[in-house]
Amino acid sequence: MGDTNARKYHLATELVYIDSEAVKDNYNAASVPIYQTATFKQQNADGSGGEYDYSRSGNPTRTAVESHIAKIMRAERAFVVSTGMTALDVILRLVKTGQEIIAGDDLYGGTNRLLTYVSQYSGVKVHNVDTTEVARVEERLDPVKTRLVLLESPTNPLIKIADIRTIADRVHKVCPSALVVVDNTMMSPYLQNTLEYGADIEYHSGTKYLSGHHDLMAGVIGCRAAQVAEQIYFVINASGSGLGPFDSWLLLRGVKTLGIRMEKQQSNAILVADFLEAQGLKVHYPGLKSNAQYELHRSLSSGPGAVLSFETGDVALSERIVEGARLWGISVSFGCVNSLISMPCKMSHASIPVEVRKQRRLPEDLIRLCVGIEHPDDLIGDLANALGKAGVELKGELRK
Ligand SMILES: Cc1ncc(COP(=O)(O)O)c(C=O)c1O
Ligand SMILES: N[C@@H](CCSC[C@H](N)C(=O)O)C(=O)O
Repeated sequence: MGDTNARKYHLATELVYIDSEAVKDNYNAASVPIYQTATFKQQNADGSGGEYDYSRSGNPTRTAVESHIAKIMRAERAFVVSTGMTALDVILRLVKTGQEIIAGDDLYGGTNRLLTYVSQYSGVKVHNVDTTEVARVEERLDPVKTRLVLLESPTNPLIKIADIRTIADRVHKVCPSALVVVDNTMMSPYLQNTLEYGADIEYHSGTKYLSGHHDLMAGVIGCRAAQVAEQIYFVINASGSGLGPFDSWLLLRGVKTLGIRMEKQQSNAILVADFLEAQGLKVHYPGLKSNAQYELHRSLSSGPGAVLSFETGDVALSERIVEGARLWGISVSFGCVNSLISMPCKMSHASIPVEVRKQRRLPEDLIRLCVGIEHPDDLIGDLANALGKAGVELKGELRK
């Protein structure tokens, strides 16, 4: 990691402070301009004399958000692409036929879908293991074949934690040419910096916390080493997966408020998790002291985030709860200022075949909550109302 990425200020300050060197604007515009252009004029007949030539290869608005996010992620270099899935797709281009991937067994449904596709059509073997146990990852390491170890931590939707530090250390010792890749979407770079724990690549769905308002799709890839970054840039330029100027601008605007959004969403989520646990429900959230991974997660992050899930023991009951909520929108995705409720097995993870969901013990009745910035009393009140209407007997007194 270059010294250029060392933090000068507190993270909350770094988020809003855009380095004026990032974009050389003739008019000192206070907001980074949107360079809505496909091509750039050159000075010489050999095509030289311009910093940019074509927006697939590079665009000043995209450069501004990339250098800003690299600083936040403590990455040597960061890239922004069209979606979170594109970020993974770009990374997967570094894996060749005959090589192997070790990935979690609790993963976002779309990630599972892409990995399944790759394993079926590219001659790349994918081992899905429980990444909460370092030994399960170690068992699958092959010094020659392992190319990627892909961790989601926390996982979507069971919010399970991987010991990223220990896994990265073991992988690098046993497989010097393997890359440790972490999908850090659930935490955002505000709460967890995995490149500091030895991850080679950290990626995000920028559609979530980084943008924060569900008004754009984006993906982010941060690299720890320049050589890996070169390979990633090659794929992005060659395949044309870079983020467009307007979405780059929206993403940059969103990142500035990441800190205050995350603080509020997280403090709301802690209250919501406490409320649900007090109802006797099985709650998955590393912010609860009862969670077996509470200490591990604290050692890796500065907070538990704002996504949690819980089980009711009955699919029909879960459906009634979800449909009974008013403030909580029934929707996929998370990381937005609005609170959302969903049933992963029927929505975000429906693409995982039911027999695979069973085998991986993904509960069909699971409800996932993505907590927003509303007043916590309203959120808990609405949830209590939905639970009560669905037939759950409420315990304890609701805060006024
Ligand atoms: C953990 C995680 N990673 C990646 C993605 C993919 O992101 P996108 O929807 O921006 O392609 C999602 C959700 O879509 C996700 O939940
Ligand atoms: N129909 C979509 C579902 C997207 S789910 C988005 C998000 N990652 C979540 O976990 O809610 C698809 O098939 O990809």
